[in-house]
Amino acid sequence: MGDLIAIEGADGVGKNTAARGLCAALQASGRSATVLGFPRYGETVAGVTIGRMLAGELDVPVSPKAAAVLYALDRLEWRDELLQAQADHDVVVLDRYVASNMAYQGAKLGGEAGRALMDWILALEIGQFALPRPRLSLYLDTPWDLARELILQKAQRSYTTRSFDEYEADIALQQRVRGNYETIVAADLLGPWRVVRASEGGAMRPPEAIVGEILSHI
Ligand SMILES: Nc1ncnc2c1ncn2[C@@H]1O[C@H](COP(=O)(O)OP(=O)(O)OP(=O)(O)O)[C@@H](O)[C@H]1O
Ligand SMILES: Cc1cn([C@H]2C[C@H](O)[C@@H](COP(=O)(O)O)O2)c(=O)[nH]c1=O
Repeated sequence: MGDLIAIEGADGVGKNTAARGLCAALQASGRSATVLGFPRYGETVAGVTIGRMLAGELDVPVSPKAAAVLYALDRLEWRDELLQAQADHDVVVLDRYVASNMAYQGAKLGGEAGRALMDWILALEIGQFALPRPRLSLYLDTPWDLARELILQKAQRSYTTRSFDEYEADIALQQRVRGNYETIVAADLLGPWRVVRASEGGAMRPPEAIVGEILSHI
C-alpha cells in the first residue's frame, strides 16, 4: 500500500499548491503519486452539504460536532477511492485530512471542550471509520496576513462566489485553528508531523523551495 502524506494548515496557506508540487516532484523522481483533497465538494452527500454550509446557504445552525460528523462522513464516503489510490500509487498526497477536522471543529469550541472534541474526532475517523493514518503530516506555517492575501488570489471556488467563505471570514476562528494545529503537531496526534515554514522575509517562499523542504522530510 502506498504512503499517505498529508499537507495541513489554515486557510490559504498554500496547501493545494504544495500538494500538487510535491506530487509532480515525486513523479519526476520516478515514483507513482497522486493528490486527493478533502472535502469532496459536489462528489459526496456530505461534500455537497459542506459546500452549502461554507457558502452560508444552510438555513439551519450547524453545531461543531455536527460539522465534524459531516466532514468525517465525507471521508467515509470516499474511503474506497482513498484505499484504491493507495493500492495504485507509491504515494498519495492529501490536501487536508482528519487533522483539519480536529483543528477547525475543536477551534469552534475552544478550551477543554475543544480538546475533547478533537479526541472524539480522532476516535471516530481512525477508530470507527477505519480511515488510514498518514505516514507523515506536514504543517504549512504561513503568517495569517499573507494567507489572507493568498485567499483573495484564489481562483473561483466550486461552492461559493464569495471571496471569503464562512470559516475564512472568521478571523478569530482562524487564529484558534492555528493554535490547535500547534497542539496537534507538538503531540504528534494522528502520526508524525513536521513544520514547513512557507514564508521568508514577509513573502511566500517559491513553491519549489517549499516542496524541496517537504521532500527533505519524507
Ligand atoms: N508559495 C507560493 N508563492 C506564491 N503564491 C502561492 C504560493 N502558494 C500558493 N500560492 C497562491 O495562493 C493562492 C492560494 O493557494 P492554495 O490554493 O494552494 O492554498 P490552500 O492552502 O490550498 O487554500 P485553501 O485552504 O483555501 O483551500 C493560490 O492563488 C496560489 O496560486
Ligand atoms: C477537510 C476538512 C476541512 N475543514 C474546513 C477547513 C476549511 O476552512 C474548509 C474547507 O477546506 P478548503 O481547503 O478551503 O476547501 O473546511 C474542516 O473543518 N474539517 C475537515 O475535515
